[in-house]
Amino acid sequence: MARFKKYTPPAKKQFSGAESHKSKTPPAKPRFSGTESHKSKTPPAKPQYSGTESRKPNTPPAKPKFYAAERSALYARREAANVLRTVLRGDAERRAVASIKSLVFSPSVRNKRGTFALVCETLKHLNVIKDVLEIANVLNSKWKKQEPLVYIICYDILFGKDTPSIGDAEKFLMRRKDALLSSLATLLVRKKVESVDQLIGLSQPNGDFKPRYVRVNTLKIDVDSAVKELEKHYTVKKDETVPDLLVLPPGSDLHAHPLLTNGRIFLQGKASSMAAAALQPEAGWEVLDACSAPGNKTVHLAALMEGQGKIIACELNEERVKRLEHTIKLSGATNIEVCHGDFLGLNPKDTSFAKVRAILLDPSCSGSGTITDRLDHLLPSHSAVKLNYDSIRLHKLAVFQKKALAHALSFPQVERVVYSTCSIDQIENEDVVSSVLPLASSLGFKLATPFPQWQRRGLPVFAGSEHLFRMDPVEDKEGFFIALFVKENKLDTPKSSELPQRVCRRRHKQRSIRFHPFICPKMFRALGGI
Ligand SMILES: C[S@@+](CC[C@H](N)C(=O)[O-])C[C@H]1O[C@@H](n2cnc3c(N)ncnc32)[C@H](O)[C@@H]1O
Repeated sequence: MARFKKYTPPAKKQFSGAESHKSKTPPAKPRFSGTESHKSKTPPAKPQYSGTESRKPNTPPAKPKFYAAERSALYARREAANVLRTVLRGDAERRAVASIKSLVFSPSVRNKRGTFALVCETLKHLNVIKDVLEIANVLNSKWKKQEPLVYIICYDILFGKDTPSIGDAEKFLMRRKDALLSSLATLLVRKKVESVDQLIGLSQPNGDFKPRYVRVNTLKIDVDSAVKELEKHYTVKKDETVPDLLVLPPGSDLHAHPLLTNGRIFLQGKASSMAAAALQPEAGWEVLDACSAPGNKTVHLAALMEGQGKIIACELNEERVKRLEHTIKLSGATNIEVCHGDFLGLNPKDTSFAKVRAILLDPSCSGSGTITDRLDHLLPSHSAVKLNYDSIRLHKLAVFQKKALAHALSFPQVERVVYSTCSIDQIENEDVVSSVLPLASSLGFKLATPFPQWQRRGLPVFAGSEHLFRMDPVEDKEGFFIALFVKENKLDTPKSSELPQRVCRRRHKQRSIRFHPFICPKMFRALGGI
């Protein structure tokens, strides 16, 4: 059994003013509270931690809070070191391990945000840290065996906001802080550079990181107001291709920005923002998002439809349904119906879908275009890294993708279908599209050209592949693929001829469909004999 449920929009007040996760933060004295996670929050006031430790005997009893924050930082460093150890070991053996993100999001890691930031920053500085350690020559054999932890602590000592003060490894390295700092100075001189950023640039020649893309949620704020707000702290440009997308400098840290925490903007990559834009749903349409969690494209569709009409967001995975619901809630969209089940199990002939005019199909894929997002480019062997998806897995994905695309095309009133993947593999892209072309043609569909000004088109493996849209992981810093099918009798409408000029990898484990207590009855019927 699977579950269908009507998404109930949240009470408005949840989005107003100081909201969402912020409201959970204890309002008073948040900076040193015992629950503090060391990296993700404002760093504690340095003077309390400074090497001289000049706390007077009559200092008020701040100790427990001080120790809680320090302990939290200590645990975060251990958690980060464990993740780093796994990643570096896999990388050294050229063995596919889970991505940094998936390691950090495993249940055993408590301080996920802090750990993720610490691992990424340490990896980014890793070559510099290694060089500094070599010049300083401070490690004895005991600490050489604990290199990942040493790297993490060195990052904190040399570049981090906090100065570690508890923990054996921390104390060992803090006693050698002067040697580490003077080795860093020596390294800058040797490499003839003035800043650590230049050093990092030298050690990562391809490390010109991706800009930070921000999609404005036009359901809550208009683009110009968002630009004005963000410009207070960042250099902001409007993207040339997607109108509601803004481009900020690489590494812009927005995680605590009020526009983000209250859902007025979403951190959404350029490629991901192009799928909904390619579909171009009109306000008032009914649209089906076939594989929707975590819902970035779903809420983008809602914004493009100006909150009007209806979106049915289908998702198979129960855990991911929760993320989808969270995204919807954050976006403020009130026209999205969540459908927990298998897209392939939906009956296209059911009256529930009689008015569906557009389908976005962004199915599970290998994610081979998202190497940069997986942060593999930070690994020492990044130039040699190839995502080693075995051909059996790719084949299985392609089988599902073909079925899902054929299914999408079979909804009777559908006139526009976008098929997108964050894969660069032909088997998941051009091959899937070409396999459904006879069916598409028999149903009156033609391939249309999303973003006609865009240079990179499909691989020339069948006639018509020039309509397909590709982004390249090197040139465009992420790999992505879009195919747009439009019903032939709709091709002349202004919408389709004036197409805009302008990340997932999950196995589908269950096929059964379960119903939620508050299933929408129409949806129940839609499942046909299930
Ligand atoms: C690439 S992700 C979608 C990302 C999403 N479009 C976004 O932009 O946020 C693919 C999703 O499809 C879901 N999925 C896989 N097989 C499915 C199926 N048969 N029916 C519905 N959803 C499915 C996966 O659980 C996963 O959440």
